[in-house]
Amino acid sequence: MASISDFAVWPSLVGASTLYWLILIIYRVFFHPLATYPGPLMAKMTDWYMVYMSLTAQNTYKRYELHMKYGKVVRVGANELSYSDEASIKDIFAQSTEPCLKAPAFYKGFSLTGRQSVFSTTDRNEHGRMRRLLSHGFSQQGVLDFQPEISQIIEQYIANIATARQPVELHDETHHLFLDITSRLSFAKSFDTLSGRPHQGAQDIETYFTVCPLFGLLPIARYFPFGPFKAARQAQPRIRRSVQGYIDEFRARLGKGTTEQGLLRHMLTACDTDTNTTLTDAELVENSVLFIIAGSGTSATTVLYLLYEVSKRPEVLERLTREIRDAFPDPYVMPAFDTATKLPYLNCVLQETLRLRGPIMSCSVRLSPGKSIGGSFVPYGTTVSNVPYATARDPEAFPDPEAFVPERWETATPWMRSMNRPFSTGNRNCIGMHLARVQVLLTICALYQRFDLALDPRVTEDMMVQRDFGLMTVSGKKLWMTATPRVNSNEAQCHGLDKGRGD
Ligand code: HEM
Repeated sequence: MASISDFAVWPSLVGASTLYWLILIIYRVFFHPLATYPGPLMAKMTDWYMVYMSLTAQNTYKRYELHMKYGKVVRVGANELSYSDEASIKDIFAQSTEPCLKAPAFYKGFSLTGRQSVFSTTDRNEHGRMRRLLSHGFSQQGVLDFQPEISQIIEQYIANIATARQPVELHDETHHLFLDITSRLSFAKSFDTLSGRPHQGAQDIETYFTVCPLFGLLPIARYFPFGPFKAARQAQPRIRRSVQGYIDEFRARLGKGTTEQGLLRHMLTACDTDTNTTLTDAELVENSVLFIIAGSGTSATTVLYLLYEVSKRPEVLERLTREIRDAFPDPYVMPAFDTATKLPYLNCVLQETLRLRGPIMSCSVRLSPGKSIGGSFVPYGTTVSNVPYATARDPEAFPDPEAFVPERWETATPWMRSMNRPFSTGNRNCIGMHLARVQVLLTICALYQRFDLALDPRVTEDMMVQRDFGLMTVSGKKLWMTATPRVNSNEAQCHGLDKGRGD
């Protein structure tokens, strides 16, 4: 039988915990070192405010809204500051003896093998070693070695579009293009999704990386026996096995003297002279899979938004098409990067697309080592970030910031360039930037060189809103366009350009 003291214990527990939370909230709101920074009351009281925004795909949009309301520095969590000014970009992201490092909790979940990739490692020395080992493959010259491989896959994409029923759906087709390119470069074996056949490896990678950040924040989620968690756990060993298989196969081909180019070749032959080390097999697996995640959706999203924004503006479409067709007049000859990269208007259009519709304009959070950020001392361990989505919409740097105006880049100032950071800044910026430029520019040039492109009326602005889960993708997952070939398919066949799947 329950005693009187049993009944007395619960009210005491509830009372004690209410008192604890009350004191904690009063401390956070009034006495915390960040108490004087402006921000919503809920965010000052609890980190769950921003967690809720992330889970409901509003993190980036909410931060932008808060910066417009409260100014350049906002307290967005009990122990977190968000910035949208220029000075803090340097303080948070630039090389420094007191760097703001990535927080380990979030990134641990990305690991497939127990080791980390260049993206997920939070250790400064380890990151430096991996960047050095990867740098040659990702250099401008290294990437140009892969141009023939990239062009060949773009030819298949173009042929698919030329032979597809019109209007053609470009969202999936463009994702397939970049999945095939990055798998070809990272694994020395294309997923060949442009053939129309689903690929188990591609599906497994998507399944795992959709939920893995949660595994870092909440390690027990790895063992949840249901839904996406179970699917991710099952996908993990399959990814490891298949990628190790690609590595072993390519190593054998290298031994026989293959001349095949790609990132895997560079990774297998790279040696870091500072540490006298090479990449281990686990590191090869981690990095080559990471390149699929980092390189395919980002490039596809960029191409899709460029096509969309340009199609809505006849004068931009006309000027861009003319520039590309003047540079590449023979529709039977695949555009070359050395010419594409010098086309001034194309570069403006790409810059403006990345400013307004960049795929990673969400923020990457860091930890303050206890130093001055944006002109004020920020205590050790405070989470800090600078929101690219907000700096790229600063109305002083970019008048009429929501308007798509490629011409603004014709007179770009250093300030505009530092406020627009689609590839981030500092030593953790995008290592794949040159590769992204090569594959995106070649695709855009090939599309406008070969087709007259027009937006299908069923594509709405709502479908093109960016879905904000870190990677900011096309929410409607469809982009229909009418692509009218400038050469008919019989002629193309004669010139060997019509090697696609067809419909
Ligand atoms: C238009 C295309 C792309 C955009 C806009 C983009 C943007 C970015 C951004 C903003 C970051 C920093 C992320 C952070 O701080 O958390 C990043 C990092 C990274 N990106 Fe890209 N990226 C693109 C294409 C690529 C490609 C094609 C690859 C390789 C195949 C790649 C590989 C990486 C890697 C490995 C990192 C981590 C670098 C490090 O931490 O040292 N990216 N990218």
